[in-house]
Amino acid sequence: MRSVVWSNGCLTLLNQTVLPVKIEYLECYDWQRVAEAIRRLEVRGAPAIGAAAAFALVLGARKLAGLSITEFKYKLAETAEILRQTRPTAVNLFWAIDRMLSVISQLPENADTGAIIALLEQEAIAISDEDKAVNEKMASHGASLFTKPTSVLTHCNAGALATVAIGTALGVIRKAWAQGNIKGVIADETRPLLQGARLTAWELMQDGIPVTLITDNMAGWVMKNNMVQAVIVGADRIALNGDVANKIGTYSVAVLAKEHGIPFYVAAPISTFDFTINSGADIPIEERCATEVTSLGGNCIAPEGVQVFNPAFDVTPHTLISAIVTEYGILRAPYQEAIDQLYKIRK
Ligand SMILES: CSC[C@@H](O)[C@@H](O)C(=O)COP(=O)(O)O
Repeated sequence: MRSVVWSNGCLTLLNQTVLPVKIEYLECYDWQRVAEAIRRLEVRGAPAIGAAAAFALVLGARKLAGLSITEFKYKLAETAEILRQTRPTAVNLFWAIDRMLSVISQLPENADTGAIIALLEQEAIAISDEDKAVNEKMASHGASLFTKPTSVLTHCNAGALATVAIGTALGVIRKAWAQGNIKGVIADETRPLLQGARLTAWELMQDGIPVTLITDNMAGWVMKNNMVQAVIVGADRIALNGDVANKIGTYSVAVLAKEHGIPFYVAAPISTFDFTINSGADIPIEERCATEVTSLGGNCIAPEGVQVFNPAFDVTPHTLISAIVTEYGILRAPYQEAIDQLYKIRK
């Protein structure tokens, strides 16, 4: 199961909007199709979006071969700008685009566009390949949090589908399961787009990891009945103080976990940290169209014309987070200090 695959100038995406009913691959030969796929959530999950955008820039660059270097840079920057506007919350998108553009920022005026395109392709492949290594490291660090068989709850999908490899939160779960320390996983369905029901449940079942699906409003009762001893989720953007933006509903799960004395863990790579913002208050929260809320499985479930609020993400304050698992190790409060250290390592 690979969500983002690059081969011979074609980006193949596993269409996540039709899973698990259909296994459908989208072959993208131009950057506009990739931008559309990001907007429509055909490719989704913070690291997967970053990798897809990096390859979109390669596809865009290939169409600019032969232009003068000034025109090439100008037009690629325009493409990058449109890609940035596809989704606002997951910072991995902006991180990957900035990393791609830094490849061309220092080139001399007489640089050959063919060589530049090769460099851009190399960089996109590096972004994608690094995600595999990063997932593995996070999984190893995170698995150390589980020292005895544990039932764990997760929200949304932070698995292979959301990354290029085994996933962030689900990577940790996979590793801990291999070590005999996962009894089973409770997957929140994750309304409105059902990433938990459609994607997480499917992914875990593929691996034979016991998974129980619940609707989002059952999490509190599940905790009250001692059916879960830990929560682990992914992230879309983490601020300097440790506040975490993730799929809408994550905040409620964190509050419930606190009330029930259950540890609440976040697993995210360094590319998900936004070192330019102090707190979660500065994270842009995507609002999506009303029909995602007023319909279910293509059927209308609400009165026509009803007013709808549909934020795709929420922010969990750092005070509710027991630990943040990264590829560099496990961060604990005070997060500001731990994240400052992480920033220094990255530089
Ligand atoms: C490793 S993925 C972490 C997050 O990106 C994930 O939990 C999430 O919120 C994804 O939201 P989505 O709207 O499906 O892209």
